[in-house]
Amino acid sequence: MSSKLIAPSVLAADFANLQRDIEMVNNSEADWFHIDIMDGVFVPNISFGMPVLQAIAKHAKKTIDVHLMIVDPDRYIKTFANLGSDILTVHYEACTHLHRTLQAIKAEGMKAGVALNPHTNINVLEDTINDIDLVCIMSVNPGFGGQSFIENTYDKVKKLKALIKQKGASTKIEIDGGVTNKNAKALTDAGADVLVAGSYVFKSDNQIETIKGLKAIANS
Ligand SMILES: O=C(CO)[C@H](O)[C@H](O)COP(=O)(O)O
Repeated sequence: MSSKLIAPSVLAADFANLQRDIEMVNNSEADWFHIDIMDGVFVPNISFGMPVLQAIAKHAKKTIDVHLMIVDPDRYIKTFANLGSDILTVHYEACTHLHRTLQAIKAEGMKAGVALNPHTNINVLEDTINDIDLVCIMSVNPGFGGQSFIENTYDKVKKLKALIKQKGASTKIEIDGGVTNKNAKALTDAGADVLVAGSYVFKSDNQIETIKGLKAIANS
């Protein structure tokens, strides 16, 4: 069984000390950087944009996993590839032609991800799952860090895992929102491969140890 991955969400970092926090992730057991881009339209918040991602990418030594919470993401696929994104995740709810969007992401040399809001059923991915490298199941409503984990996420993970198996796909399952040491094991037991953790990591007193502990629990 492949190792479960931890992706600290930079949304919860100290933006006045961003380089310090990026170096912390570089020096930790974390696997990916999770970067949330919000446009104030698809979600009721604006996070940060291209110049900040460019600054992060300059220092990041691990996979850069970009989560676009924006309308009409096709407009920016090339831009995010040029900025150094390794994985580009778009929202199912924000795409009119999801299959075309996935092809466009791959054509730029990135892995293609699809995020699902809490209200969106796994079934909507039945016809595209073999084209998707990563499904990001939102375990909070997107837009803000620090929210409470939605409990029916476990059922969604199991349902998605079954779909991936049934279709013979190699898609990874990522969970985003409210992840802590309390739910990590149940999530990976249900089939999650990647745990995004923002507040739990960056608001802790010893971030390196928190990441190490979360990774150990996820892989226990
Ligand atoms: O996508 C997000 C918000 O839309 C964040 O990545 C997510 O909320 C992680 O933050 P936290 O671990 O604090 O819940």
